[in-house]
Amino acid sequence: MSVRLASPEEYAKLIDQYDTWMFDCDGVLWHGDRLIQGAVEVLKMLRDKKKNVLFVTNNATKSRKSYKGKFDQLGVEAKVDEIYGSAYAAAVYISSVMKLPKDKKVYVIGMGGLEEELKNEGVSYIGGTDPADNTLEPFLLENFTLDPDVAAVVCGLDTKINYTKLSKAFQYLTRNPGCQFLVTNEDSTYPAAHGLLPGAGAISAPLRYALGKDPLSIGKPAKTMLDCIQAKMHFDPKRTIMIGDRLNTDILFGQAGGVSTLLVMTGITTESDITGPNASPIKPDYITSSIGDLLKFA
Ligand SMILES: O=C(O)[C@H](O)[C@H](O)COP(=O)(O)O
Ligand SMILES: [Mg+2]
Repeated sequence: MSVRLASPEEYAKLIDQYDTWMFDCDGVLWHGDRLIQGAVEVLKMLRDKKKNVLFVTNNATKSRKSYKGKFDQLGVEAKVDEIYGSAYAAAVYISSVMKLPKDKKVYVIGMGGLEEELKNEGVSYIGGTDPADNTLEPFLLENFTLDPDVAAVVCGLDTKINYTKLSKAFQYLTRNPGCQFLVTNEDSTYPAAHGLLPGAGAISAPLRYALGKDPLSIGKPAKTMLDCIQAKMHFDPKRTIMIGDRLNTDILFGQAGGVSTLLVMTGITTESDITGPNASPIKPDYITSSIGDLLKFA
């Protein structure tokens, strides 16, 4: 049963109980470029209490470095090696788990952040922000030349998705033997500044439907993200808490990693998702309205 936090004593006890605090970003710290009230103060409070603070986001549009730029711009203290995004996790997976041979490459549906992380990991790629792929011109199969070295397609949130990208990815996944279908994450929607928008899961959905098969998803709730974090730093799962706004990514991710979970109601999850006849079977350890509530401990 989830504990709905309310009293100062409950917040104080929660803060004392955990040394490592993993924060989801969209819907927890911010909506687009709009900070959620209390986010800066809570992170400062936790750092002043010598807590470890990490950021674990499924948003693959930015690299860890460009996320650091966003944090700086918003006045949120963050170091690059505290930031774990699904673009980074995907690049690490392709280079270190799949061990993509150096003479092979991936076809990218995604944005600059994903390309940057692939480059950082020494993974060759085509597609992505290539102007030839970012076109609304009709895709003419007779003019398309298959690159035999494409051994995987990786698909992330791409706000410039189009028929050419989907068609090229489909060719590689159906005509290059053994070509792997990877997605950075499968969030159906994401909470932008002015409301909900289709998420990465909605970008890869046409390919899943056309192929009749599911991809390997690397972001939350998959363990890959946690493996990336554990490869870089030690933390005690029993004294670690994951704060998220989405039950089927953030909370499941925490539960799979054996860490505690705190759901905030400032993003995707609504009251009917957690109570009543249609409530989700995914139950966070704790629930609070917003990250700012953590300041109530005093
Ligand atoms: O891909 C998406 O839909 C969004 O980028 C994703 O929902 C945001 O990720 P979060 O910071 O909430 O993990
Ligand atoms: Mg979120």
